[in-house]
Amino acid sequence: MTKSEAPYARERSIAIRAVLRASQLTSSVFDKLISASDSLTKSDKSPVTVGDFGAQAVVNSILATHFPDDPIVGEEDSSDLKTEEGKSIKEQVCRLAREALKGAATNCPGLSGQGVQKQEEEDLTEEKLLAAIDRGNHEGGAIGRMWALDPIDGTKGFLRGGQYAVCLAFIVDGVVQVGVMGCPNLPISPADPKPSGDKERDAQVDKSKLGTVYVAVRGQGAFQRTLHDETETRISMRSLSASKLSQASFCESVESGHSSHGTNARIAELLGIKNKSVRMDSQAKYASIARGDGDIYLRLPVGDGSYQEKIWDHASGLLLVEEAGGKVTDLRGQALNFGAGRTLRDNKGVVAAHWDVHGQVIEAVSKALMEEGRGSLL
Ligand SMILES: Nc1ncnc2c1ncn2[C@@H]1O[C@H](COP(=O)(O)OS(=O)(=O)O)[C@@H](OP(=O)(O)O)[C@H]1O
Ligand SMILES: [Mg+2]
Ligand SMILES: [Mg+2]
Ligand SMILES: [Mg+2]
Repeated sequence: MTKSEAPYARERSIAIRAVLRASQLTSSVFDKLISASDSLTKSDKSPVTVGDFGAQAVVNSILATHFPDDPIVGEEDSSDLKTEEGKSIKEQVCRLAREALKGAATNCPGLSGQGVQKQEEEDLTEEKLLAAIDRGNHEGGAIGRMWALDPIDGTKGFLRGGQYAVCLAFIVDGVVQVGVMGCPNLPISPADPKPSGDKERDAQVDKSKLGTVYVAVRGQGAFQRTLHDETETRISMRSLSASKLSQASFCESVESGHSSHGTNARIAELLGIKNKSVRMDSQAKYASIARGDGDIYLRLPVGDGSYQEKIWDHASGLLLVEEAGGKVTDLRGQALNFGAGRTLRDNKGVVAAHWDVHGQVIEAVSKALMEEGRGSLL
């Protein structure tokens, strides 16, 4: 079977195109623009920047050109840009989105095509770009085709100069079929240092060695390429047997409000893991275990577990890990349901690990939650 005949070949290639353009936009926002006046605080108190809005405008415009009937579940909407406070951000978003869609900022090697380019450049009025952002307002659901987009996952990481990811997934009947993730700050070679948001340490990082893109299609494996070279290399998780579990290392969120560091530490202890956890913003955590930098991603809810995880925070990362040899479930070991709406409301928490040890990790999760008196989450 040639690549173009493979299932979802067209969705795969357009998703890569969209993620590359959006990643170029976010990188240039970070290099040139980012300051306090380039971001807003949303009603849930979380930050959103010129980069988030711009990347969503770019991805949604490209999807609208190629798949005009496909709904999109995207994190952002344009309402904050229509206020007086949002005016200058709106102007920057439109300028950057036009630039990215025209390919003026940087070209996308291997993705040329005059006709395609021309279509994507059409109608880039402010109104059209805001409408493109709002194409992301779909409610989700279990029937038919849809896309899930997180234009910048890990906005806090993006603002501190640490890890973030542009995450796009294609979902059919509630099952993720294609996942593409751009990680502009992740080193191409795992041996090279990665920015973590610590200004002094990050000054030593060689930026020319950063910038990865991950691509997975269900049943077709997981691959890494770079932002500037389309050569794809297959990636897979480190193999890990039950008897070697104590040598594993695990990833968790930087923010203790997003995942319970204390519970994660107890789970690691129960599994005999001595390695210190690796804290990293965004779905780069999924990418990092998928290529074997680490082994386990734990995202245990804080408090009563009332927070509902968003589908765009997990869709592309889940497929990447599954196609690299891993299993991704909620804390009970149940599959994540991407067909329940904009959130994973049927699930609590996320546990990702190699197939061969996932069951043991789930057992430790149960034990740790029981000890904490949070057995009602199980
Ligand atoms: N309370 C709570 N619990 C769990 N998750 C939450 C919560 N609040 C927000 N979010 C979502 O966390 C997304 C970022 O997750 P990370 O793992 O990158 O967090 S961290 O930056 O490493 O701390 C972040 O995604 P972005 O907004 O795209 O950055 C949010 O969707
Ligand atoms: Mg997110
Ligand atoms: Mg986001
Ligand atoms: Mg956000």
